[in-house]
Amino acid sequence: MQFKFTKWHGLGNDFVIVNGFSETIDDFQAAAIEVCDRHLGIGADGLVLVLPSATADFKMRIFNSDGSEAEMCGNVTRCVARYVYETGLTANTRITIETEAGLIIPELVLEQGELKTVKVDMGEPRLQRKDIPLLGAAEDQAVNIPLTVENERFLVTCVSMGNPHCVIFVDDVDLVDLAAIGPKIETHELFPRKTNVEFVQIRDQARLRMRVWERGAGITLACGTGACATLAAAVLNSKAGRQAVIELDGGELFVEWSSKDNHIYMSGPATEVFRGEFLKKPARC
Ligand SMILES: N[C@H](CCC[C@H](N)C(=O)O)C(=O)O
Repeated sequence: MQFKFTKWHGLGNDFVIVNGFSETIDDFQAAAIEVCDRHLGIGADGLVLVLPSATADFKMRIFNSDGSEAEMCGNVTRCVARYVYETGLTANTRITIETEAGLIIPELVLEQGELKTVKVDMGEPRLQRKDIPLLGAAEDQAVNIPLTVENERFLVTCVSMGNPHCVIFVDDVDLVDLAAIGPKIETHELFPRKTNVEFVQIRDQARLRMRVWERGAGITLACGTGACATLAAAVLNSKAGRQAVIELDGGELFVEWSSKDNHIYMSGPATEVFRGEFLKKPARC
């Protein structure tokens, strides 16, 4: 398995990006596990393939560090948008990307030729009652669903951005033992596809603090789809307005839920760290 790659991150949520137009990977799942290993591989939260698409400018496939494939990833979408523009794969600053979550549209916001931010049309939030059978939950709600994990009871709001999110509001996110409770909620029977888990503290109507346990990756410094699900859940619970700064461990994202087209727009940075060639060879002995 040998291929060129480039290493990017969005607020510390880091990815190995591979140009599928020129590089070949036979087994994406195995490659993701090997590449993401922070001791034996490159080290990342995920592996992302940029591929041709028959319906959009590009297609993106996202694999978590445990090898599972995700429908969508917000932070890496901003990185892919910069990557395809800066490597000349496109001259467009508004780019359409085909994903398992549907068509996602990042836009490079330039001012006097300088990149100011990357703004992504993340599509519409879906209340998960339509996406997955919520066991025991009232059909007409995805808000305030009771969830019990080892005798601890939570009220959760389930929102999908194409990938599943379970949002829980607390008074102080720093008091949550995320490493302990995150995997238990991720794999709870309520979520047949497993779920990403966000704990959210309301600072005010326009500023939310969020920490995340990601499906297939564990605690990450930021989660773009999670930030969008956080805003949607806060609006649905009358805890925030339709625009807010989401404060993550790795930095801040600006998220807005448009009342015009019902789409969620996420804006934030994308950073390239280094480029290289992955040379993993089968063990000789
Ligand atoms: N772990 C996620 C995929 C990555 C999402 C996150 N890194 C983002 O920025 O949206 C899942 O399995 O749904």
